[in-house]
Amino acid sequence: MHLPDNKSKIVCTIGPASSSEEVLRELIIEGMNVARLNFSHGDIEDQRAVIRRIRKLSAELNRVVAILADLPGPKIRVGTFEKEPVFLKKGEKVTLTSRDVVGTETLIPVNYDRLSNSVQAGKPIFLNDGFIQLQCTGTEGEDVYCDVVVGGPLSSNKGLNLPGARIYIDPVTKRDLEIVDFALEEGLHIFGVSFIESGEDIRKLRDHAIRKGKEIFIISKIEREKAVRSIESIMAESDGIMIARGDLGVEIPIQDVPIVQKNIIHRANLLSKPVITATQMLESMIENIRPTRAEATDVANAIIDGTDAVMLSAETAVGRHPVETVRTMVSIARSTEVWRANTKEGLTLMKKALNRMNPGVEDMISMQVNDALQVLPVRYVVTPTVSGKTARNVSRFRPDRWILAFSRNPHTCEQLALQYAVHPTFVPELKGDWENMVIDYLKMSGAAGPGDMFILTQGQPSGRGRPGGTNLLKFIQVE
Ligand SMILES: Nc1ncnc2c1ncn2[C@@H]1O[C@H](COP(=O)(O)OP(=O)(O)OP(=O)(O)O)[C@@H](O)[C@H]1O
Ligand SMILES: CC(=O)C(=O)O
Ligand SMILES: [K+]
Ligand SMILES: [Mg+2]
Repeated sequence: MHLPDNKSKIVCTIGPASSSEEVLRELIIEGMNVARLNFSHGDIEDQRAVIRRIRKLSAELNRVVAILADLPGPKIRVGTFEKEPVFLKKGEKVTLTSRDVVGTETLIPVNYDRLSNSVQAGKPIFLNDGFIQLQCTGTEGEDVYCDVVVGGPLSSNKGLNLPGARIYIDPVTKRDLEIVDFALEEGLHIFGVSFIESGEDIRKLRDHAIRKGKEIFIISKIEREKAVRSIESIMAESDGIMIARGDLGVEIPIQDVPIVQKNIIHRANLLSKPVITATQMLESMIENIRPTRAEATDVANAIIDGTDAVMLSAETAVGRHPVETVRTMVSIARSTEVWRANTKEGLTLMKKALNRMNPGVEDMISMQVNDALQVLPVRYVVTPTVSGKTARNVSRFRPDRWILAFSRNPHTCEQLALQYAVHPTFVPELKGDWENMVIDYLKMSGAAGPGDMFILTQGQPSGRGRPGGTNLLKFIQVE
């Protein structure tokens, strides 16, 4: 059994810098728990090859690596340029157009055919994650006239944001559904859904999968102001959350991002749903071998906020040092977690918040597990699990001991790769009972020896043939 030194989970976006077998292998060895494939980029056959490579390596290295398929959604992007990058200069005029043209310094194609309906004269338009700012001065047919307010270099396919504007594209597009079908055929089931605005958007995607006979795990990407406002209904319908700070930081005032991040993480923790903090975490490592102090602190603070996972985007997709970046992230996580273990940061807060919201039996079990960890020399928490719920409930208190989640469902194992301090293990079949299986497994793998204590959570059937949920907690000493 391989137990890493860090309990925060690492998500890496896979792109040209990381899709080879050699780099993928190193990323997995260094601590990548989740590979994110951004279906906005790269062609589908390349993505298929990457999926198969990851599956092969994960079997070979005996590590659970989840694959997160990130759907493009209604993201508005610029088209392609004749020569790139083009440089937009402050004070100059440019035209954005939904006509199908090749881009130049003064005429920029955009992939959204109702662009001129969505813009408003006097309102800002942002390009390239907000680095370039234009101001709309008027429209004519499919063309939108703009002044450059903040200039900069622009290359093909970069994003365009119209904060607060009405966008006439459904958050789950026809193209998204085609990608979902492809991904399901490849055996994927974890999806990142971009630009969702309500719980209804999520149901649409889930229903689509159900019609194909599949159950999927939906991670809602919070990247619009409307999503921040409907966070409650979105969380209720989602299996997990991503704070997609790239688009979010353009769509809402940048100064609001830190507090939105804290609030969303706390709510997700209370609901025991995994939360990923994403974008620009170690951005300068795209070029440099070391991060800035601010970036190192950002990773640490996201972990202190209670995030389950931290994500790398361009750093691993197109950066110069993908493996070194993962190593850096792991070392920041480890050091932050040592501090957390010493201060019990988070535990008290979570207990207080849970007590305020009518805890049920499963909440009480998870709370008592964490209380026991404070006083007894317990080595592991062992949670046999069907859906992953028990492991997630224990995880939200951010314990300093590993939660060993044994499951006969390979999808559950993959989902738990996102969850703080949870180490999922797939058990194809169970001979005898969990207790003996776990003891044998821990002994055989060298993870525990005579005298070691672990906690086993169990679900005792309610006595009337109904499964009872987790309602027992047992202390076991290995003989
Ligand atoms: N499969 C890929 N092929 C080529 N480039 C990629 C790939 N995946 C990511 N990238 C590059 O890495 C950059 C950062 O990745 P990221 O996933 O954040 O994409 P994005 O387009 O900025 O935004 P979003 O995540 O909102 O779709 C992208 O701008 C793109 O240039
Ligand atoms: C990850 C992503 O989509 C964003 O940060 O915008
Ligand atoms: K995307
Ligand atoms: Mg985004």
